[in-house]
This record gives sequence, C-alpha cells and structure tokens, in this order.
Amino acid sequence: MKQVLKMSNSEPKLITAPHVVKEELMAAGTWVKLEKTTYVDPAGNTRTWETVKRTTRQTTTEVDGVGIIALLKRTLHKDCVVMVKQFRPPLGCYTLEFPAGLIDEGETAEAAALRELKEETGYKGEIAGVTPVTCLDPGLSNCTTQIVLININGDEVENIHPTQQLGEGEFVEVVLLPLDEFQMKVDDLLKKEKILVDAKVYIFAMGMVQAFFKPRELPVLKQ
Ligand SMILES: Nc1nc(=O)[nH]c2c1ncn2[C@H]1C[C@H](O)[C@@H](COP(=O)(O)OP(=O)(O)O)O1
Repeated sequence: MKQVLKMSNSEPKLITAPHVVKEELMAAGTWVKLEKTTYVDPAGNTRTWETVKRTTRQTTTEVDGVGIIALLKRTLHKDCVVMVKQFRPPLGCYTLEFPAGLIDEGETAEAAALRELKEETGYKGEIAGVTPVTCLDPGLSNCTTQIVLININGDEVENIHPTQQLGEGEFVEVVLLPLDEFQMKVDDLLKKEKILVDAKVYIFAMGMVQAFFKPRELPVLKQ
C-alpha cells in the first residue's frame, strides 16, 4: 500500500494507510471460520488480529444478513414493534431481538427481510426503508447487516392470526411492544426474566424515548 508524506506543524512525517496484508485460515466450521489477519497499522507497523467470519456470505455481496424493525399498525391498538425472543446457544440464554436472518443467494436485503419476517413472526409487511450496510461487532468479526424498516397493516386478513413458518430446530416467540412505551416495556422484561437484549434494540429504545419525550433536548447523560 502506498506510503503518504504528511506535513505536520514542524516536521514532515511518514504515515501509512492501514491495510490488510493477508488472511490465513486458523479453523473452520459449517457456519463460521476463524482467520489470522495480518495488517499494517496507521503507524506502519505490521500486526496480526484474530478475525471471525461467517462461511455463508455470498461472493456477490458484502452483507451477511438483515435485521428488521417491523411496526404493526392496527385500528384501536397502539402501534407495536414486532420483536422476537429465542434461546441463543452462544449466550446460553434467551434474547430479545428484532427479527433477523441471513440473506440467501441472489436475494436483496428487502426480499430477505420480508421472507424472514413472515417465517419468524407470520406477519406480511411492506418495505418502508433500508439502511446502508452496517457492521455488527467490528473488533471481533466482519459480520454485517442491513436494517430494513417494514410496516405491517394489522387489519389485513392475513395479519389478524399470523402463523409462523419456522424451520427444523427454530423456536421463536413473537413479542409485541408498544412503540410509545418501548424502553419501559423492554426494561420490564429484563427485570422479570433472565434475558439479554440486543444492543441494536436498546439503542433504538433510547432513541424512541428521545424522539417521543424530549425531541428538543440534547441526548447528554446527567451526573
Ligand atoms: N453460528 C451458527 N452456528 C450454527 O450452528 N448454526 C447457525 C449459525 N448461524 C446461523 N445458523 C443456522 C441456524 C438456522 O438454521 C440457519 C438460518 O438462521 P437465520 O434464521 O437466517 O439467522 P438467525 O436468526 O441469526 O439464526 O442458520
């Protein structure tokens, strides 16, 4: 990688654009692999990093999966966010998450989100928006996701008694949480049960409180 000559206040300084030199396989399973990543840091030093990758990522894409923020709108009900609760083996406990899943070969993020929402929750929705590709745990892995926003018309016949389409070994409980009390309801669940909440969910909850109750306040923490 090209080295760049940068002028500081006093002396010129040699800096290097950080970059990956090589990736060596350390271990591989069916779903994930571990690699040793050799890279050059911003000071020009060569270092290594232990990197986890999914084996399932398609060659034509830079995104592994989708997360789904699905808003259920029904007459005479508060708008609810459709959440899922499931036992997650890596954590050894139940989690509260947005519905999510891996993108199949040739599938768009939007199509994957509509499919996963139907499978995991039974709801049929309409796309309302999609984020850029976002990273999930960059100090550990190259895993990426796109968050897809979906509106569900809960008054439609097919959404009145939604039926999940779960695969073998999938056990997903659907949890509906009112949007205007989202953080409070999440906190109630955490107090009541031994459950971990996904970071994306809790950040969303904090954002909703900000938007609903203090839209003109800066989000600073008081001592
Ligand atoms: N890391 C994984 N280990 C496994 O043993 N199995 C895994 C891993 N990641 C995914 N899967 C399996 C489990 C499901 O049968 C399929 C599809 O999962 P998907 O619903 O797309 O995604 P999640 O909601 O994140 O489980 O993959």
